[in-house]
Amino acid sequence: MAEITLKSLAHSYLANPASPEDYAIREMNHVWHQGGAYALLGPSGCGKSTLLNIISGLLEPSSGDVLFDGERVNSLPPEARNIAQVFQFPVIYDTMTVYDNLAFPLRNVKTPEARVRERVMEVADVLELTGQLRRKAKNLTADEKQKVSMGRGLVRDDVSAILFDEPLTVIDPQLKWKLRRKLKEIHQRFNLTMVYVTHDQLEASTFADKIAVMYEGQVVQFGTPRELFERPNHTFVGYFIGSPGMNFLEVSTRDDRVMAGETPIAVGTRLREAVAGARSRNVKLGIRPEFIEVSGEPVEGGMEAAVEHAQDLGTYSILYLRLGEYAVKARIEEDQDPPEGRAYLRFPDNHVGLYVDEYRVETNHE
Ligand SMILES: Nc1ncnc2c1ncn2[C@@H]1O[C@H](COP(=O)(O)OP(=O)(O)OP(=O)(O)O)[C@@H](O)[C@H]1O
Repeated sequence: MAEITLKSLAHSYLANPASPEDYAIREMNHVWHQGGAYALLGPSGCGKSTLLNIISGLLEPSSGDVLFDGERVNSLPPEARNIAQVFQFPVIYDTMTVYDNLAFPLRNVKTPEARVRERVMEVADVLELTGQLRRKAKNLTADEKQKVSMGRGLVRDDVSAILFDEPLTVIDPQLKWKLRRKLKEIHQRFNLTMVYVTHDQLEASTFADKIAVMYEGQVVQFGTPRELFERPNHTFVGYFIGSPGMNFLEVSTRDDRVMAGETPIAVGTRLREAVAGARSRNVKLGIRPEFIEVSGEPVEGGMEAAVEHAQDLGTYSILYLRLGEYAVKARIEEDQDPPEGRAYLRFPDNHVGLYVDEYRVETNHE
């Protein structure tokens, strides 16, 4: 297994890229450490598959370097890079048995048969394929085929990394959960470097210790699921992580007050000074629905909002509110009755993030 470094990496599918929008990967620096369980999370089209294909060697980057343990591998073909890749749809040989399919990557590199057997049995055991080993792959269900495909990715223990490109898309939802846990177990047992691509935050956080969130060809944050939740580094991470995502209000200062349009926003002095001192017109305050304090009665420092709708989700409710011109969502727990008509909101300063030009700016109160 190797440490994978991406150095000043950029890629455009166009012959003569002119602007940042022409790049599927905008210049980035990133390190995947040896032995890590990582997720690459982002919406469709943000560049996830492009990045994986650059790492595995299926695609040569327009500029920058890919280093494995410090060695530049840009010009090495995929087979020389020792990367295992598992795709969205099963890549298996239908006419071979499950055993032979799993053995294939090992036999390909001339592994002794005794070792082949050992590894195939081990991987089949983890993926619960032992009972299927003698069956021809063409007779398997779609789920089973994808398990075999994953097994083929996992069977070699000498690879630099295993890259998973949305491997559970075709899998039945109930089995999905189980397989994600399995992958995590395999990671711990075999000490592999794994990069798991997905657009699903739940999938990313159940599998990975650290998540790289991609947006418009860039990794905008690389952190633990908790860090992404508590301190989103970029407004996109705030929107994308959490359910519902973070609330953002465009703000400015007027007469020594923080205003979202025509609505004063009650925040502490430091945050107000930071908003006033921001050198941009693109200034936002972000607060997660979980951290808004909601009261049915007027409270000191409470901002009056209209309650538009309450969505009961069993153990909690999501309140859809209107604060001046802004739609705001707040989460309240089951022990609190959702207010009707009017609500009074407080934004605790330690849970409010300041975003200038979409990136988080630290203020002293934090
Ligand atoms: N072969 C290609 N030729 C030209 N443009 C491409 C090619 N492959 C991808 N792109 C473009 O590059 C950008 C990134 O695509 P990519 O497939 O890497 O994103 P993704 O995050 O993996 O999306 P998805 O989850 O939909 O697969 C998109 O704008 C896409 O249209």
